[in-house]
Amino acid sequence: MAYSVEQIRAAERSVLAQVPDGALMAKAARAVATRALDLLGFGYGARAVLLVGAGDNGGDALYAGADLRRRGVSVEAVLAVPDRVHPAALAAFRACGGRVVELADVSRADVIIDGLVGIGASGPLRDNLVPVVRRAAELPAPVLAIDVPSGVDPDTGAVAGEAVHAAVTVCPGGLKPGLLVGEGRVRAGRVELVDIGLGPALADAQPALRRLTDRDLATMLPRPEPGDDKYTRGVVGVVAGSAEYPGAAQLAVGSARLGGVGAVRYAGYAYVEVSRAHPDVLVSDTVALAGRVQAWTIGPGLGRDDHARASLRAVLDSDVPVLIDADGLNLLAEDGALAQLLRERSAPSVLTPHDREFERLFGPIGTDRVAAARRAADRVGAVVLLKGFATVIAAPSSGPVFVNGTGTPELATAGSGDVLSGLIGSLLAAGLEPALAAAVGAHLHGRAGERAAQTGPVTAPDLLGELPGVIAELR
Ligand SMILES: NC(=O)C1=CN([C@@H]2O[C@H](COP(=O)(O)OP(=O)(O)OC[C@H]3O[C@@H](n4cnc5c(N)ncnc54)[C@H](OP(=O)(O)O)[C@@H]3O)[C@@H](O)[C@H]2O)[C@@H](O)CC1
Ligand SMILES: Nc1ncnc2c1ncn2[C@@H]1O[C@H](COP(=O)(O)OP(=O)(O)O)[C@@H](O)[C@H]1O
Ligand SMILES: [K+]
Repeated sequence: MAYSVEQIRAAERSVLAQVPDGALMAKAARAVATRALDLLGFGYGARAVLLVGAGDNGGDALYAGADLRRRGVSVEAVLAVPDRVHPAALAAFRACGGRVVELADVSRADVIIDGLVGIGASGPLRDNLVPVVRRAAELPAPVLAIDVPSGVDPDTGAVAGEAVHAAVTVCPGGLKPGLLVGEGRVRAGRVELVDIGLGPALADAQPALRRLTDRDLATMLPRPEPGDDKYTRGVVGVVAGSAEYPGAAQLAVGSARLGGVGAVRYAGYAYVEVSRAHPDVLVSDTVALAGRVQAWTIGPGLGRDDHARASLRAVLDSDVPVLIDADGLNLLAEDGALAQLLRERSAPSVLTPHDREFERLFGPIGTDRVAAARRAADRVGAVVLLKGFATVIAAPSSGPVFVNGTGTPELATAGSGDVLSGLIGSLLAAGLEPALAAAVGAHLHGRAGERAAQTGPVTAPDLLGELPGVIAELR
């Protein structure tokens, strides 16, 4: 779960009223010092450099520096705004033998602690901090960011200008959305949440972003019950592939078979190839002849000819959940009547665009990917899954927003999205609520990518090979 800066501030206020002055900061600073020691691997003889800003983020850094001093680390602090420094933290740091140095005098560091700005940041990093961030980037030492890497917008993950590139971000109190999504996800490195006692105060807040865990999936993944037959488990229909792209059909059908349904029906021109690859699949060439399903996946490799258009119309006309991907999305972008059909649907729809498909349908994404997905979901009344390094899933009408926490850049490979769309269609047919089906599908897809990447470069068929193992492990 990630909470907005506003929510964190409110929780902080309510807890601060009940604990002694400085208690939260002390907990945060101790966690930073401990994590810095882990990174160093040793205390005596090591050198830490603190980048200290004007607010409490800088205060955290100085208190952590004092803690490190007590554990034998040599610590230097660069005061980026010398006339505005947390006074008590600076005094504590100096009392432990910490030294204040000029930026130009920093020559060696084994770890750099970024306390320039935290959740008090607004807008791009100001000019006075830019040289500090640049110098830090020149040093070979790993950077430990406190709360957020300075320069990353804590609420959106946007980076407009210079920003710290952290190896680890230690985040006291609650995760901020900007660490999980967009450029912020890249800049944050490994994110570690530190409990400083804000939990009870956040318990009633609606998280700004949810991220599923492996444990969540254990209870959500469909599994056959003793009384089930293949139809009660759900049947998914897949409309994908074409004479030009039969492989997309094989991939989408391949993953649809694994998402918990009892059967897959395929409707399209690649039925010979699909039958050959997956003999258990019931095939036909048109949606009308396919038979009854509990959800459709349409789009991968479909093409945009009249047959594709008619298939999309038929599927949108149905009263079951529909997942639309790839050429299905391109058809929606170029055909107003189909887009109108989508908006008028009463059964749920899920769209799974990558950036270019998204922008063709909805215009520029900008730097706030969560806001962009939310707006799009509201505009068409569908769940929108915006793919990427941190895939975002937004439900319409202020429903939940998920961010996916699994995966690897190795997933940026042809056909990878086809596997995702078949899988989510299958989860829809097996009865998962639409936003959850999308989030669960993205989580599984990411784990399959991670497993495949362990043994070499990843191709889309590898994902099909890994999915049964991933699912078995999780449920
Ligand atoms: N939440 C919690 O429970 C706890 C929070 N804790 C810690 O407190 C941190 C929040 O501290 P905070 O409120 O003092 O703000 P902080 O991030 O230090 O920045 C303020 C300074 O930055 C400046 N500034 C603003 N924008 C800027 C920009 N773009 N570029 C450059 N500068 C910019 C701004 O200038 P001003 O606008 O005032 O002129 C002001 O001087 C939080 O992240 C966590 O580390 C923990 O100690 C324990 C409990
Ligand atoms: N840099 C990346 N890091 C992690 N995952 C990525 C990255 N780039 C793409 N992906 C994932 O790979 C998949 C690619 O899908 P898509 O672009 O539709 O591929 P294709 O059209 O070739 O099937 C998506 O699930 C996306 O989230
Ligand atoms: K910081």
